[in-house]
Amino acid sequence: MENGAAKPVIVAIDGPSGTGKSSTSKAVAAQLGLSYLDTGAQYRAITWWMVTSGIDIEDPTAIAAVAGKPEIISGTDPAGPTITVDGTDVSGPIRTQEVTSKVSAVSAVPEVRARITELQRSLATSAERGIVVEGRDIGTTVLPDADLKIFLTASPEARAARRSGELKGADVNATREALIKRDAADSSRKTSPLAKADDAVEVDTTELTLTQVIECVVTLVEEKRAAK
Ligand SMILES: Nc1ncnc2c1ncn2[C@@H]1O[C@H](COP(=O)(O)OP(=O)(O)O)[C@@H](O)[C@H]1O
Ligand SMILES: Nc1ccn([C@@H]2O[C@H](COP(=O)(O)OP(=O)(O)O)[C@@H](O)[C@H]2O)c(=O)n1
Repeated sequence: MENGAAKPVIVAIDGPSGTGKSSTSKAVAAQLGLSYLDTGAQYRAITWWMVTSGIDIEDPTAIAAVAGKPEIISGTDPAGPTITVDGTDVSGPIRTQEVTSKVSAVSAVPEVRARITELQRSLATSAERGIVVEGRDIGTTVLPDADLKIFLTASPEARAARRSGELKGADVNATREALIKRDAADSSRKTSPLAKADDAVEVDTTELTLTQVIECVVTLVEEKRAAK
């Protein structure tokens, strides 16, 4: 059970799109009384701001010049995570197709990563009971000293089926191609690419139910906590 005096535990969950990072991280954090941070939402939020501010997404220098401007605030309660940009709730607008198709280009810009990484570290250190942070480079770059690192994978077919299920009727093949393209961009960028940390536990979720993945991660966190 929860112990208020327990040392905070830091959990990093990385992996490509549709592997179950958000659903797993939120549930694990809720079950264990930890905070939860969706770092993809932060990259989506800064991308939304760039798009609505008329910044040319094809121009990394233009993106870098304004990367420090928007104020991005993440609420880390797993029961109701929030995200605002300059005080505006952007939790809906950051999920549009337009933002999804542009986020890899914006998040590849080193100045954007430096800015967002700073926010992530600050939220992780201030989480009193600990935090589950999910993204692409959490175990490798953002929180290399995390107590537990998980790398989720799943076949492109399973990931596309999950995503198109969410997008209500979206074509599975088109979704699959878009996912593969985004993974390739995220994995090949120079700064902090999507990668499994050497000390991460890899969990292939293709044949697992979400409940099984959650149970697996909760068990791993509890083992780490017991050993602390
Ligand atoms: N193991 C699983 N089996 C079936 N569906 C899953 C599984 N894990 C996640 N999902 C579903 O797949 C979709 C994408 O999951 P999500 O957690 O958003 O992935 P990610 O954050 O890695 O992109 C969600 O609708 C979620 O409910
Ligand atoms: N730690 C992170 C998290 C996300 N991202 C970027 O943000 C995008 C959106 O992340 P996301 O987690 O919301 O994506 P989905 O898994 O929901 O499709 C990714 O495709 C990456 O380009 C990143 O660069 N580093």
